[in-house]
Parts: sequence; structure tokens; C-alpha cells
Amino acid sequence: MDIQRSLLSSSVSRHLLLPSQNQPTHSSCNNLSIRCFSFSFSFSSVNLNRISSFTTTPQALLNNPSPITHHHPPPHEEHDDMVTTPSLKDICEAHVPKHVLQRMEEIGYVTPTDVQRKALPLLFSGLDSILHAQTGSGKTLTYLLLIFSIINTAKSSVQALVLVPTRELGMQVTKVARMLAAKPAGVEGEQKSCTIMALLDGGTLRRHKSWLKAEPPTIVVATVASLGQMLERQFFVLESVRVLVVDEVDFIFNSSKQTSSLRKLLNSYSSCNNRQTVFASASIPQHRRFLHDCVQQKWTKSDVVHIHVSPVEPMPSRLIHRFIICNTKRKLETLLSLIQSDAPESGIIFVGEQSEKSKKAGNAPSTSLVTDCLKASYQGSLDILLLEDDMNFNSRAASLLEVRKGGGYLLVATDIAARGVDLPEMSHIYNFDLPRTAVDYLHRAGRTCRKPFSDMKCTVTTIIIPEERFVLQKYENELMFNCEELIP
Ligand SMILES: Nc1ncnc2c1ncn2[C@@H]1O[C@H](COP(=O)(O)OP(=O)(O)OP(=O)(O)O)[C@@H](O)[C@H]1O
Repeated sequence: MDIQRSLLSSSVSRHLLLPSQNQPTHSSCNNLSIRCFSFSFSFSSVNLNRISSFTTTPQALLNNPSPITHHHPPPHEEHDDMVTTPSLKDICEAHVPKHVLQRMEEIGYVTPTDVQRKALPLLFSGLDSILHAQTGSGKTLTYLLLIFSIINTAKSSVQALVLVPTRELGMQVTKVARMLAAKPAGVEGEQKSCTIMALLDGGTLRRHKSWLKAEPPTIVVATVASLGQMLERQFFVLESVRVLVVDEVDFIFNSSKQTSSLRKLLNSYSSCNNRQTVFASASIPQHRRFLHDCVQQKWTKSDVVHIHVSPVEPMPSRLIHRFIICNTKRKLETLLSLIQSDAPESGIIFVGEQSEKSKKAGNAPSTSLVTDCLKASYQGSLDILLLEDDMNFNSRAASLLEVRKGGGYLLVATDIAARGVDLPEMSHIYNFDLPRTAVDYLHRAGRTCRKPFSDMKCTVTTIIIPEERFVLQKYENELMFNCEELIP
């Protein structure tokens, strides 16, 4: 069975959250024997010896060639950890160049998030990793710090590659990488800087081609299709790449358009033995199966580790989940009254993509229905914006630019906005149409609660028709959350 199938048939609660009953702790697959076990560990630059009976250190991990699942420590250990928690700079000091650390602090990244605290020591030790942590937990900074620890700006070659599923996420990752690579305040001198190329769908490949020829960038952030085109035309080789990150890995493997190109990138254009490979996502359905596949298909080396932060709580705890039942005809009216009474700071209204059948029948898509309704009847100060797959790249960029300007807005969006997009001010999510899977629910909900150290409550409200109640109930079971019913 390959990863695509395993991801498609996923059940998040069974495979991601609970010790699986049908997947043994020790398992073998085509001569490959892999131990997946969970344990707590802590790493502190102050005290490396505070180790419980199931704790390990990066060095111990290096000596153990099996793929390993790391779980977040239980709460009592967490409390202890707080006392000795090192700063982000402490964790990175021996690995990341000084000027990047200075930039990191200038930007405001001082205290590590859980995933940064758990993952960075392992990543710096050179291990291939599956970075599996909640939405909004800071995975981007985690893998970018690894990249900055590895690249050598004196060399003129592409040394790091970040693959993303959408142009929007690519632009965001590029922005964070460029902010970190910029010269810190008060630093003099002409040090050769790190250049970052965004090779994204909708970009002008000719310009990228000239750039690659003239002076290769140090880091490339790419969508799979655009990178594939450059590789096929041999404008670009991956031989010099020392670190490869695939963000939203489950999404890319699950996308029929992207999966075969990704496989090719992982195997044909470069070898896992010549690079450090990191897969990141807030959802890795059937993670044990995925670990097997990583090793068996040689996407990673055999000592790949699964760094699983908060496995029993896949969504941020300060999220409030609600649902409201109404019939189809009253959905727009219900949405409107919810928005009026919630008075969100900003919100995303997620709608489903229009089916071919509905298009053929001449129905208006949900995006237009919702946008038109809000424009006609919403009485508030928020701007109404639209982001959907069918828009051209310029219009998509314009919508996101408006959103990022700050000020309140209501963004009507398809699932294109559900993965990775970071809008820290977001307070409310509305599922106008029920997400197709529990994983989709998790990522839509994850567009809120994006300030790691804030205790601001955020809300996800799902509007359902009576027949959909059991589906939402299924998501509740799979993702282990409680949805409170609102009575109209
Ligand atoms: N150490 C830190 N201190 C303060 N803010 C941080 C820190 N690390 C990350 N952030 C902020 O947290 C937010 C979420 O980070 P990021 O986009 O990396 O989340 P993510 O884990 O990739 O989420 P998703 O799975 O949804 O893509 C960003 O606004 C980022 O700037």
C-alpha cells in the first residue's frame, strides 16, 4: 500500500491520536522492521540530565536507527519544563548564525513554542524528521531555523528547498525566510547575504530562469508544479540541496495533481542520503504507515523520527467549537445573524467547492451566494473579500494583500485558504458548508488561534442541515473535541 492510499483512508483519531488497535507497536513490512513507540522527552540547554525513564536525548536517538514517535510530555512534566525552558536563542546558538538569531529576536521570536523546543535539538542533530504539531504552533520558524543552520552563503548553489502546496503559502514562507535573512539593525559590513527565490505557480518562469543562471539563490521556496517544470527543462538541479522540507506533506501526497511530481522529486532528482529531509503538517493521518513508507520508498533515511507534539490534542485548546442546525434555505440568513451577533474582529467563511453537477445545472456557487448576501445585507464595518481557486493569481494576491493590511474583514473562501495561511488577527471561523473530512475541519479551524502565547479565545461555528449532524459527530470523535449546539 502506498502513502496516497493510506492518507486517503485515514482516520485521525484511530491513527493520529489513539494507540491503534490494528497497528501493532512492533510491526514489519517487506523485511522492514520498525518500532514506533511513544515516550516523553525533554531537552534543556541548562540541564540535559533531567530525564525520566522514557526520556531520551538527541545523541541517544542517533544511536537508535529505528523510526521513532516522540510524544509531547504529560502536563506535570510540562510544568517542570517551564522552570528550565531555554530561550529560542539558547536552543539555536550553537547552530544558527548570529545575524539570523539577532533578526529572530528583532522580529519578536524569543520564547520557543512547544514544537520549537521539542524539535529543534533533534533537527540540529541531523535527523530526518516528521514534524507533526498543531496548526499555528510555529512549524515554519522551526524548519527555517534548521535551514539557516545548514546553508553556507559563501557557496553559490541552491542548498535548501521548501515545497509547499499553494502559491499563497509559498509567499508567506518566503516572507518569513526573507525577514530572517535580512541584515539586523546596526550591523555593518558587506557579508554575502542569503537569497531566497519563490518559485510559485503563477510566477514568471523566464525571470526565474535568468536568475538561476546568473546567481543561484541559496534557498528556494517552490510549489511542486513550478519546480517540476524547472527540473524537467534542466534549468535547475537538486544535487547541491542539503535540506529538503515538504510543508503540508499530507495534503501534497493526497493531491492527485501533485503526488507523482513529489515522488519524483524525493527519489529521482535527489537522494535522501545526500540531504536532510523534513516533512511538516498538523495532520499526518496513519502516521505509522507513513513512517514505513518514508523508509521503504527511500523518501527519508531509515533513522527518521516522528516528532509528535500534543498528540492527544490535535487542535488548540482555546478554540471554542459550536454548531447550529437549520434547513438549506435558511443557511444564509443563519450565517448573517451569527456574524451580526458575534461581531468578529475578523472572520473566514469557508464554503465548499461547487460540484460539476451543480455547475452544469446552472446554479450559482456558494462563494457568490455568500459574498452577494453579505454585500447586500451585512451591517457592520468589516470589508468583504473573496479567495477561491477559480480566481486568477493576481486577484488571489490582491485579496490576501487586503487581508494582511490589517483592519477587520470577512473573507469568503474555499479550502484554498485552509492550509498554512497565517492571519494572526483571525477570531472567528464559519463553516458555511461542512468540511469534507475531519482533517479539513482541523485545518479550517486552525486559521484561528495563531498567536502562540495568547490566551484569546477563538470560535469555529459550523452551519449544518439536520442530516449532517452525524458527520459532524464523527469529526468530533475523530478529533476528540466537543461541539456546543446553538439554538436559533
Ligand atoms: N517562538 C515564537 N514566538 C512568537 N510567535 C511565534 C513563534 N513561532 C511562531 N510564531 C508565530 O506563530 C504563528 C503561527 O506560526 P506558523 O505559521 O509557523 O504555524 P504552523 O505551525 O506552520 O501552522 P499551520 O500548520 O497552520 O501551517 C505565526 O504568526 C508566527 O509568526
